[in-house]
Amino acid sequence: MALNSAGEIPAAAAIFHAFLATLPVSIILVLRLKKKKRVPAASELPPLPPSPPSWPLIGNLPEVMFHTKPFFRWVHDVMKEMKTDICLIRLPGGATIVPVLDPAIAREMLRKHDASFADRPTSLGSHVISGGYLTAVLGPHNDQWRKMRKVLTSEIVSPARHRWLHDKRAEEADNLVFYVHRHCVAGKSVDLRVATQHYCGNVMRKMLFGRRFFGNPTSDGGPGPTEVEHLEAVFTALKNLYWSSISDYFPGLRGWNFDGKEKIVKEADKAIKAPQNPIIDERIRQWRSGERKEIDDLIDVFVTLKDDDGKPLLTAQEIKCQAAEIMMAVIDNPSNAVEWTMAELINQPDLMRKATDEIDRVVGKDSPRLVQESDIEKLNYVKACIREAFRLHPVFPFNVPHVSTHDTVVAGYLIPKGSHALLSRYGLGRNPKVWTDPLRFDPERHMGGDDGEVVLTEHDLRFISFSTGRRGCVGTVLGTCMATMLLARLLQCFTWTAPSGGVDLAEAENELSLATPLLAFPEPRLAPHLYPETN
Ligand code: HEM
Repeated sequence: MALNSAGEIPAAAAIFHAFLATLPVSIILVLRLKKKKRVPAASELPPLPPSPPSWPLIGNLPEVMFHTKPFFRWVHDVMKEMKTDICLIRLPGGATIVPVLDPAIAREMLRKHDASFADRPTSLGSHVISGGYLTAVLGPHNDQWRKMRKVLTSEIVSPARHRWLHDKRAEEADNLVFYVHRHCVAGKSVDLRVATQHYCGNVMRKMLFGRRFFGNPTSDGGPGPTEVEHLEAVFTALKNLYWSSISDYFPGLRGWNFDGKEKIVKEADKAIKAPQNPIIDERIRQWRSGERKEIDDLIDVFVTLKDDDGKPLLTAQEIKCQAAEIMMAVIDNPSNAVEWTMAELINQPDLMRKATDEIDRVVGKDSPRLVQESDIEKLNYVKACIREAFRLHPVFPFNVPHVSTHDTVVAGYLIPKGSHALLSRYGLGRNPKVWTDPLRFDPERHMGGDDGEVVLTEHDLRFISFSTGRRGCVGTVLGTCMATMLLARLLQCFTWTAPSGGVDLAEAENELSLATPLLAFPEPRLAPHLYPETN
């Protein structure tokens, strides 16, 4: 059977032949066919992807929700047993999830059939955080998403805006060094999970709200209770975005908080927005009253955008939800990648030395300065380390889900309309058909491209960093910059040792972070005058 270029199943050719062959009844046929497209017989359709055995009506819900293993571990085990890189998991109400472990199949979905897979699922978590889908990451593929994505690309992460915000990021890079240096002075170990997550949170708060903290920092420049609560809420919201509540499988149950998840999600949403929203309300008031005249941060940018009639382009609710979503988009990936990279490098001092040698070479060993954003282009080994962390230790097992808007044929299989395509970050990055010795942390595998420059993007989807296509990440430059500066400053400014000689690289059972946060002792590597004295 011929398929059209979009991989959809055409009915028109078959209808035309039927019409010619049965001329005497053609008038009746025409009338019928006008009303109804011919539905191909089941035998004509490509097969569905292989599925694990499932239950009538509820599909694999028991395995997905109540298995002793977390969902992603169960899925990967099942696919290994079935020896397949694509499968179809059935859920109640005819819903289907299609996990993918093969880059070629992933590219078919997000490059060849990008338009067919541009939608997002609805869920309790995504609905609450996005204020009913007002935002760019979580919203379905519609005009509201187009509007918000355009605002982000043209006003928030554009190259000009990125340059404009440089000094705010640079201050935070200095604050990071100050914070770690305080630990050296006090002879204390650093919790690198706290350091990396709060660096990312501080950078984004500074760029959005013009301040790194909503409350008061600790005496060493670390996060105070308000910031700790803020970031905990960000991670709780991220972990509960999709398929966390029973109401994600039975939407009719939403509003009843049967399994307690609704309360968790709403509290996380409140804790993210509680310190943010009053600042946004106050800014709107200041701009309306004419009290504020200078654009100083990204909230000012959001508030002052105008539509074609000169009216505010964004409502207060749109700004509030988009600001919360940005906090969620920015912190998890770079902080997790750098914590894992530090753990791997502490265990492999040769690799650590290669990275610090590169930084010294690029900055100039005797030159009295800290590594800067302008050095990033040349820090190829440092970037290769981060790429390797994205490949081997992604922050979440799956990419943000994409929903198919048509029946589409991928890898010879029929992916039914409405399926949730789940590209496995875990499975792509560890696929032995793509990567030799996939469990070994080896930055070298990313070196030696055509022009020698290493980038963090991976459009071929051999692993997922920023993904690709029309729903791909808009923050590649900012994300690269934050992750590279974070790692480069930690490596340039300090020598690191683990408390018991080596780091236990065990993964958490329910997620992909290190099972326990990475603790390490820093010692200064540079001349004393290079360490900031205040923050
Ligand atoms: C190292 C840092 C980052 C990584 C690894 C990362 C990764 C990703 C990934 C994997 C997606 C999902 C793409 C898909 O659905 O196929 C995504 C989406 C997105 N990211 Fe990022 N991101 C990072 C930083 C940022 C930053 C700094 C921003 C800036 C505000 C941002 C904004 C977004 C947005 C708006 C989307 C959704 C795009 C859409 O659905 O149309 N991200 N990101």
